[in-house]
Amino acid sequence: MSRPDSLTFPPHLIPPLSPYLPRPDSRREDPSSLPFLTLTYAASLDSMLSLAPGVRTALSGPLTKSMTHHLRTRHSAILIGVNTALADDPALNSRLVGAPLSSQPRPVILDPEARWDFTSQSKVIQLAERGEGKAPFVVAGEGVEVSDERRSLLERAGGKFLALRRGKDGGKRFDWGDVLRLLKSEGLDSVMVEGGGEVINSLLGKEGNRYVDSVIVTIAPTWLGKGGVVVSPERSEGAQLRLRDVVWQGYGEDVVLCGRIER
Ligand SMILES: NC(=O)c1ccc[n+]([C@@H]2O[C@H](COP(=O)([O-])OP(=O)(O)OC[C@H]3O[C@@H](n4cnc5c(N)ncnc54)[C@H](O)[C@@H]3O)[C@@H](O)[C@H]2O)c1
Ligand SMILES: Nc1nc(=O)c(N)c(NC[C@H](O)[C@H](O)[C@H](O)COP(=O)(O)O)[nH]1
Repeated sequence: MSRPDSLTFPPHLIPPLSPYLPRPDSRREDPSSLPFLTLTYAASLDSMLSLAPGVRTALSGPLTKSMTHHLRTRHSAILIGVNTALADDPALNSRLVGAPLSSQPRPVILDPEARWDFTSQSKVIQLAERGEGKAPFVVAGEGVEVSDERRSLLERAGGKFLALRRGKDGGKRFDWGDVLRLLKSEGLDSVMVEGGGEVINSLLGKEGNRYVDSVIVTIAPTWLGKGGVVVSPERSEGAQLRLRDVVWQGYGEDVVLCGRIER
């Protein structure tokens, strides 16, 4: 029997997305390559991800929601920042009908200060225990203390804490190159970055955007208004950040924009 929230993605929508997605096994042979990185999120007409920090806000319609769940099966990892984990109690699996565990992405939470307060009741842990998704890898700052209890809760579900040196900005963020090398060393060859705002803006910034292989954005026909979490990266001197190889497609009332960063 299918689960109550199981989704289907119409097969005719797959070919137009494929040029923007990692090819299976394409990077596996080359140990020096970094994982393929797809940046994907849903935004309002005023480039907002949510009504306010810490508030989960549904933007995608049924078709773009099913697209996101298709994208999840096409990547080996799905990455979010800790504020999104705190705000959303996310599932981070694919709810496509019949998606086997082998096609589920590995959730990765960037959590430099180990702030994510997951419990055995957290959705992502419960799904992992039921075999409906993989347990998360939590990337915490090197030397940050994590209790044995939390560590073993995560490990029992099949996940783990990974320690990573923190970046130069007072230790609040990781460097994207370090994150991607760490994921590669864990056998993860492709990653979709879903958010939230800080993660997306830093990835689109000067240091981060060189690692982005493709961008897939859902735009929903609504304005969330001032005060929301906005996608608007720091400006790099002298250069506007732009997409090339751009394709727009109507998905019901939403639009999906695919492209690659112009270098
Ligand atoms: N519409 C969407 O597609 C979408 C997607 C994801 C999240 N959201 C929403 O976004 C909001 C959360 O966004 P946010 O901006 O508050 O936080 P966020 O989820 O981007 O988390 C930010 C935190 O991640 C950590 N981090 C580690 N390395 C980092 C790096 N290199 N760059 C940036 N952060 C790094 C830091 O601790 C930082 O404070 C929530 O309301 C959530 O519902 C919406
Ligand atoms: N595509 C998309 N459309 C939306 O309308 C919306 N709100 C998100 N939000 C993404 C989301 O905030 C995080 O990536 C999660 O936290 C994943 O959570 P789920 O696995 O869906 O529970 N994403």
